[in-house]
Amino acid sequence: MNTANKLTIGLFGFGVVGEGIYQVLQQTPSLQATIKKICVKHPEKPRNAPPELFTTNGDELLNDPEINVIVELINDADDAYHIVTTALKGRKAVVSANKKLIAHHLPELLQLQKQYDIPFLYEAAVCGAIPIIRNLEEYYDNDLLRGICGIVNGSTNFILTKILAENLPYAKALQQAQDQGFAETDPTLDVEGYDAVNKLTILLAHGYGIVTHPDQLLFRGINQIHASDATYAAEKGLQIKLTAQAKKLSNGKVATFVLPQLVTNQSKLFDVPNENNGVVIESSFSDKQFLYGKGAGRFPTASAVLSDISALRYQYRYEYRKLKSALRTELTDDFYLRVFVSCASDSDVSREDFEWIDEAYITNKRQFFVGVIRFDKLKAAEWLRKPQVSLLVCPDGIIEGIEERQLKKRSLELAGVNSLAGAYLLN
Ligand SMILES: NC(=O)C1=CN([C@@H]2O[C@H](COP(=O)(O)OP(=O)(O)OC[C@H]3O[C@@H](n4cnc5c(N)ncnc54)[C@H](OP(=O)(O)O)[C@@H]3O)[C@@H](O)[C@H]2O)C=CC1
Ligand SMILES: N[C@@H](CC=O)C(=O)O
Repeated sequence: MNTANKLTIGLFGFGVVGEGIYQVLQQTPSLQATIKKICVKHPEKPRNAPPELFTTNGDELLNDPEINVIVELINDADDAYHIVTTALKGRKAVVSANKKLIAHHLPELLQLQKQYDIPFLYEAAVCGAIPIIRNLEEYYDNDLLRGICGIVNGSTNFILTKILAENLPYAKALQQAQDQGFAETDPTLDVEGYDAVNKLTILLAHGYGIVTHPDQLLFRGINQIHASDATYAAEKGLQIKLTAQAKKLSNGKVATFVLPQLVTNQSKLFDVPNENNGVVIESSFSDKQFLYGKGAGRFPTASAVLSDISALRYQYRYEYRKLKSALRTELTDDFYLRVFVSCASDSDVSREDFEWIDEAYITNKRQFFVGVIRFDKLKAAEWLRKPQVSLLVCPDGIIEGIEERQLKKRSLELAGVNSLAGAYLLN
């Protein structure tokens, strides 16, 4: 593959993003990139492009020796797997926005890039227009990255904004996210957290050299958040955001999850509305940096795709330096989380799973408490999957160790004082 002179593109998909990149390329003649053929699924659909460009036969693109770049922008991760792997094996550079495909097949995709010595770029797959992957690849190509905490799904952030700030009903907010092209074809991928955990999987590879599968990670979406949680948050002056987090603990291992979180106005994520995404990167010597921008939608996503296409002109490829180097680390479940839990009745949640409970109260419809739980217990908890149970991570919810608290409790007990008296208001 030689992309130094002219980029001849075979484009798969002409939906929200596919048509977006077609239009953007029309307006970027300086790039000298031409779309030779576009493969779609439904030939009968009207298209805003010359009919002779379209085909439903992907082989026309994959077997065309003149096409040196495949841009994969379809909404089917299984078909995308075939397209991307065939293209890489045919030594065509590939640009994709398909986070599900990438997160679910990362080891094989890494192997193919190496074996066929070919670039595979996917900046648009995480946080839309925000250049987060190249940032982690290039700027944080060292051991300084302490943590990533971000809103990485535009649809859920849009829905939360519409519900919490504008009082729109959930169904209407979701419909708007779909109408505006933010949501996945199957929007349960957004609202149940699958999309965010796919993106987190990709961030872990580029940020920490950790190759894992989304199934290994704890994630929830926004679908279990209860109206009364929103009331609680509003009373405390907090926002609710779906956050993807990865934090290097003092033992060098990484704590990670996707969960809805209570966010204070001290956090940069507090003021991230609608389909915008925001990522706070914490590093050893520079404290915190904040990346903000459109996380979904036609042109923001197309702009990230354009940037990848453009990078092929100078033979750019991901180096995955942390995967190769001594900087590689591993995940751990050996930490604690402070969480807010709400549920319909006492029996919904096993409170014995908690190390302690800081506050608890009850209304005639719902029970609430704030407590600290070991992460591995939370990950295994059946009760977390119950539809009537909602869990929000508290601000700064990751706790590395609780020895100090346990010691204090033990000494109070020895002195005959119940340290938790008053904490378990309901028990
Ligand atoms: N929308 C967004 O904001 C963002 C989307 N993405 C990702 O980008 C990708 C595309 O999303 P989006 O544009 O929203 O999706 P759309 O549903 O709008 O478009 C999907 C396109 O894929 C085509 N298609 C589906 N299956 C095939 C196939 N087997 N062969 C050829 N074409 C096929 C469809 O064809 P037809 O038109 O004939 O039906 C359609 O043109 C997805 O992976 C998505 O996750 C990433 C970041 C943001
Ligand atoms: N459905 C996704 C689209 C972009 O990745 C989202 O809402 O973030």
